[in-house]
Amino acid sequence: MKLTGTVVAAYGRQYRVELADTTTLLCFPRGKKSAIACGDRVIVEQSSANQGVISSIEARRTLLYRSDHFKQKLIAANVTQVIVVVATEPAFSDELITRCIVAAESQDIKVLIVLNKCDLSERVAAARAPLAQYEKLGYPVMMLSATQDSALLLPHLAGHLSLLIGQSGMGKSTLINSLIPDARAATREISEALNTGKHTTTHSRLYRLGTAAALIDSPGLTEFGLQHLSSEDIALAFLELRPLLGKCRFRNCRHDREPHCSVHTALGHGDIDPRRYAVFRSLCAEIG
Ligand SMILES: Nc1nc2c(ncn2[C@@H]2O[C@H](COP(=O)(O)OP(=O)(O)OP(=O)(O)O)[C@@H](O)[C@H]2O)c(=O)[nH]1
Ligand SMILES: [Zn+2]
Repeated sequence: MKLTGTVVAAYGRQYRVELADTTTLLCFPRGKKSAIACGDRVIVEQSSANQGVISSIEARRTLLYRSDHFKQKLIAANVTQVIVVVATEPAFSDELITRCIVAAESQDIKVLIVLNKCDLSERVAAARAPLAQYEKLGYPVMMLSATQDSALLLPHLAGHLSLLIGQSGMGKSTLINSLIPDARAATREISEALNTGKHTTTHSRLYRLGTAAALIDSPGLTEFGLQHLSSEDIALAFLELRPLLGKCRFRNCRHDREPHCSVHTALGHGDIDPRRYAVFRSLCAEIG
């Protein structure tokens, strides 16, 4: 029997697929190579009461992945909102935030930045300051405390499949556990299946919040390679560069050291944040 379902967990070569009636099957892909992500809509052939084989993947609305010279790693499929989670402590990387935003923009996905652990009030001002540059670009920044007022996030989740992404220790899992009562059990299931015995998030997991919202928790990021993007993709993913593109003297301007570069002029006028420009250059340099 062929069924349609959603991949709610991807670990090892096994996938947990949720069917329309909310039951789940442990599934394996047909064939050796598989590139299936949490959030994928798949066709499953049920092979026993609780197992199945994934025969195909439906067209994706969006696909987020990391890539470097050696490999690609799928993060999530069909996400409509990326929630970048940072915290008042430990310190977070500005560059990683921009990389998350670039990944989202390259797929036309909405971005929300959450500053967590705002209960640590003496740290809020210092943590908030570097976020002003994103707010200025139009990205909303929400302040909350996963341990005290996580429900503030609920109105932003309605109607979306949201991906929580960020460095380890920012509080993504705490946020999920506070919003979704049975999340702990699901995390345990993955670590038991993989025998890791760890409590940190090792694999992405999709959780439903009622019928109109869902959240994907993802493992803590230490780096975010975006080698699959072209230099045009990268430039377009920087909102502040968009109006300048095509206005440089050279049509193939790399906005590096070329004369009469509109990006350099804007940088000189203070219209572009130099930290964002530095990330732009490092993304371009990585793809060569
Ligand atoms: N004070 C305070 N501590 C928090 C808050 N949210 C999370 N923490 C703590 O921060 C630490 C890290 O939280 P996690 O939820 O494990 O972080 P994570 O982002 O899921 O980390 P990974 O699973 O490694 O990606 C834990 O000790 C939490 O108790 C908060 O709102 N306030
Ligand atoms: Zn230029």
